[in-house]
Amino acid sequence: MLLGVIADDFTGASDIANTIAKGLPGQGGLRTAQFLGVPRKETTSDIEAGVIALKSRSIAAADAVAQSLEALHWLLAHGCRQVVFKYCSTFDSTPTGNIGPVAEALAEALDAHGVIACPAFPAAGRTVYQGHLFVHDRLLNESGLQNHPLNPMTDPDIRRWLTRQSRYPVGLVTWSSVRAGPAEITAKLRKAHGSGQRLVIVDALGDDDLVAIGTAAASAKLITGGSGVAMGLPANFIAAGLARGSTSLGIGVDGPEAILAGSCSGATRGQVERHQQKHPTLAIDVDSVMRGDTTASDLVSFVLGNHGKAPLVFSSGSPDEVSRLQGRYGRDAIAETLDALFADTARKLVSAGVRRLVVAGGETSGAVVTALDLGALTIGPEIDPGVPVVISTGQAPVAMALKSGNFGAPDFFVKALDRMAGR
Ligand SMILES: Nc1ncnc2c1ncn2[C@@H]1O[C@H](COP(=O)(O)OP(=O)(O)OP(=O)(O)O)[C@@H](O)[C@H]1O
Ligand SMILES: O=C(O)[C@@H](O)C(=O)CO
Repeated sequence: MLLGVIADDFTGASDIANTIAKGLPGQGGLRTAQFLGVPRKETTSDIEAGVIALKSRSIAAADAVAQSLEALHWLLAHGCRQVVFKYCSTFDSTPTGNIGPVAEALAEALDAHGVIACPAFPAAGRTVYQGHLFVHDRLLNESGLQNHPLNPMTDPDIRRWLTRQSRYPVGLVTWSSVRAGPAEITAKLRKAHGSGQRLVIVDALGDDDLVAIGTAAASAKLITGGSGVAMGLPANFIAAGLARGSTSLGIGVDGPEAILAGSCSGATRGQVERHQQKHPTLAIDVDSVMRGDTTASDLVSFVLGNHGKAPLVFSSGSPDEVSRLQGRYGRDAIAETLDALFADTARKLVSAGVRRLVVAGGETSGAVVTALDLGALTIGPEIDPGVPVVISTGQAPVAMALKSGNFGAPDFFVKALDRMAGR
């Protein structure tokens, strides 16, 4: 393995696995596998990039550090020369969150300095300018992310946000230096290191900026950011003669289907609304779930009774609905109960023969995929920016789309099921 990734959630892991497997147009990417947690079994040796999906985004910093270091040691033991710590392109974390602690712990373990921190993902509308994060034309804290159920993002100045989570001062490489090219970026990162800054926010407005940042990072031991930061990395390995550049597999997994949405983001709610117009949908009554009256068996009966019609089950609610429920039951109690409900539902569905599964939401995907225990996933074709089809190996492969809350076009759900079937 050449390149290793530690991703703090499962949708984020398939997002960056997609970027690495795709590489740059005309060049191809690296042969990539996504692992669900630190692999316990040996993996095949023809993998060039390994992406370890953790479910660490919203857990205590000390636990996230411990899990990330374990992942790091596994990647290093499997030959990785470079490691990426992947977090959300909207920098999802709280002021006491774990992006800073994990990045600093990895940097210390690798003796890395002047470490890039760049969440930009322009294809999904996330850009960073003067250390401020934008989602399309809005600052982060006005983009809807201020209402996130677990990590409300209330400050668009991510240097300030990261500083709250970090032990060392946080630096900034501004867009003018990024525009000046890889040599200037490297010089600025060195300068930041010289002034005692360990993590350095790097501005990026477009894919060409990310490719320049990737080129500048050719010999970096550690890079941190969203999936965009990996855009230019496969090309470094190809240029060094270590990889040849490969293209992702076509696939065709047909069979019963289900869509499970636990994300309350604006994009997911839009996709749910669109889907409701033509397909059977079941809105989960969260009060009833909390009372124990609605269970996974109810959801499973609905899905299996609507086989062939792209049935959708969702808990996605508006910000008002989410705050009402959180006020009544507590944020963590709801998240735990719903995650367990989706996990149990997915397990029962796959046992009943479901082979195509779309899951919306990072936490929700983490719960589902952990419950399914499918082993390593291969990366198939891209559905929409940041979301590939992923396929389990073995005799009865399951094709999945693990959709980040805010990703995907309004018709994502149907498109994802079609791509899985090779249509
Ligand atoms: N109606 C609801 N009220 C309160 N919380 C909810 C509701 N529906 C889902 N949740 C919880 O909100 C969280 C949504 O997080 P999740 O990561 O799945 O989606 P997301 O944040 O939109 O996606 P991403 O992390 O990919 O950006 C989950 O923990 C889920 O259990
Ligand atoms: O970077 C992103 O926005 C996504 O890959 C993600 O991490 C959402 O959970």
